[in-house]
Amino acid sequence: MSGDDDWWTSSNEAVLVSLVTPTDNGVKTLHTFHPEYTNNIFGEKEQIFGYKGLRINLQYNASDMLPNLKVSYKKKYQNTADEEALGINDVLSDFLPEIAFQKQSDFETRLKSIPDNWTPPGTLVTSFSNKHGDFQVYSGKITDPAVKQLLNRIQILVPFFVDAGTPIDLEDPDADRWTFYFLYNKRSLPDHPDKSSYYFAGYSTLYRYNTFLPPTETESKTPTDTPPFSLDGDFDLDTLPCRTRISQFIIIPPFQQKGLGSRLYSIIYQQYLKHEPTIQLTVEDPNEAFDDMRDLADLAFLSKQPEFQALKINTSIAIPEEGKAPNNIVDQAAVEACQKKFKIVPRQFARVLEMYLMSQLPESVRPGLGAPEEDEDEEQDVRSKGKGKEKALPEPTAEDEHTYRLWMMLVKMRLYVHNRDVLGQLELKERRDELAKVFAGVEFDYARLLIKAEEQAKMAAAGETDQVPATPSAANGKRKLDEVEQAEGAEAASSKKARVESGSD
Ligand SMILES: CC(=O)SCCNC(=O)CCNC(=O)[C@H](O)C(C)(C)COP(=O)(O)OP(=O)(O)OC[C@H]1O[C@@H](n2cnc3c(N)ncnc32)[C@H](O)[C@@H]1OP(=O)(O)O
Repeated sequence: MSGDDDWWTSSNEAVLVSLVTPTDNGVKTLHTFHPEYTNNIFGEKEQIFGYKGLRINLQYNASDMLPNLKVSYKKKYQNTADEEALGINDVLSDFLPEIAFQKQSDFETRLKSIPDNWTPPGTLVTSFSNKHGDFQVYSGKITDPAVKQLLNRIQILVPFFVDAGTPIDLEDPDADRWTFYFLYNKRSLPDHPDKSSYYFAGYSTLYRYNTFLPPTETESKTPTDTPPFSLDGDFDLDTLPCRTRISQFIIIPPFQQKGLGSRLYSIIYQQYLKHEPTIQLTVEDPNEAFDDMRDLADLAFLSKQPEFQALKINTSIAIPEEGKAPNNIVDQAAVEACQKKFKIVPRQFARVLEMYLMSQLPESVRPGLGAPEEDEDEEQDVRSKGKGKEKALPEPTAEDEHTYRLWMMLVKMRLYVHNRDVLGQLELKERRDELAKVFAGVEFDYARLLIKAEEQAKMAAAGETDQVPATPSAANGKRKLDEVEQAEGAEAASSKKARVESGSD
């Protein structure tokens, strides 16, 4: 390694992605942004050796995402026997199609030849509008050459925006198991209102896993429900029961924070709710931003469904002094039927149900955003839930406290099962303390999410989005989320969730 640090450049800063559109005399830049990660491309330290004043400008034609790479620098390191300046084009050629390396003038000529009636590849799934404009979602498979071409152009966005994300091998013989959804912003051309241009805004990739379903008693009586299986090669694998997994999901920065991720997720979810072979929609390694988006979208959808609304805490259950907690706090058969119907994986379904049931708790005991107590346990005074609230709350009745304790037991039982391997190794007292901490973190997180749900409902009511989330009562404590983050550190809220419930589904 050279001792001269001046020859090192942060790859995250050097790379600049530009979305451009053709003009009469070249191209006009619409948006620019830096990648969040470049470690999968330039190495763990995200540093490039050998240049001063390095700029790696990856231009994309905003509609068909034709890429063009422009690398410039003020000075390049004189290679020695020990050290060489990084070959940037070489490195990026593993992530970009060959066409990205053409001359700028050829790129501009090519853009001029794109017909003005160009439309995105794939099949139009749906259109929607919000205060940020008009949008369309298209879907397609790798067998469509236009879809494959688009993917080849944009796959570098995966290592750029998904931590440890790697592009899909489009040449894999199983690549037809992937389905792709593309989100486009549709804008009328100022001089030709009858014509539109399309701007790429994001995409998601989904993989189909076939899954074996043992026939239930009823199903085995109706063999026509099961697709006929033959070994003669005519069998259509697409008709077999499957789990469909959202693998990659990206909204590019100029389109983030506009409700579009939530909307795209909801559209995809609705597609698979209707897709008969899919028995479950799962998610591969979601990050916290995706988790929040999904929790809120699932909550908004499920809390409008009568079967889901019918799931209630059975307040007639007595809480035993000792021994096992009751396992019928919510009707388990109804929970399973609902979870199956809505094709949501059990853990995610349970989380959303717990969140919903929390929003339905009597106001006097509904948790707020007070910092979780270290030594919270089942015996705590539930009125302390009111800390951090602006308004005085009614005194909880014995019934209110009983309902809260049942809800807490429901959550704790799931958390215990989820964390059994770790908790099972602890002494009883330690185990109870640890479970109480985990529970407090989850409760806090639900309170945070319910406040966000309420904020989204307000946005919907104010016409800021055309999506109308259901409005389960928000958690008590109307402190704004940003105040909480300032008070407790931005990571406080989210780290709790990470500690509790890792794993993907
Ligand atoms: C399975 C996986 O791939 S995991 C990896 C997920 N992908 C990434 O992390 C890549 C980089 N990031 C992204 O692509 C995006 O930021 C995503 C997918 C995480 C989120 O997409 P976005 O379009 O920004 O989400 P959306 O706008 O719906 O919600 C984000 C925020 O905007 C707010 N928002 C703003 N306007 C609106 C609106 N009109 N309607 C609803 N929410 C809105 C939401 O409340 C939310 O608030 P928060 O930041 O306080 O939680």
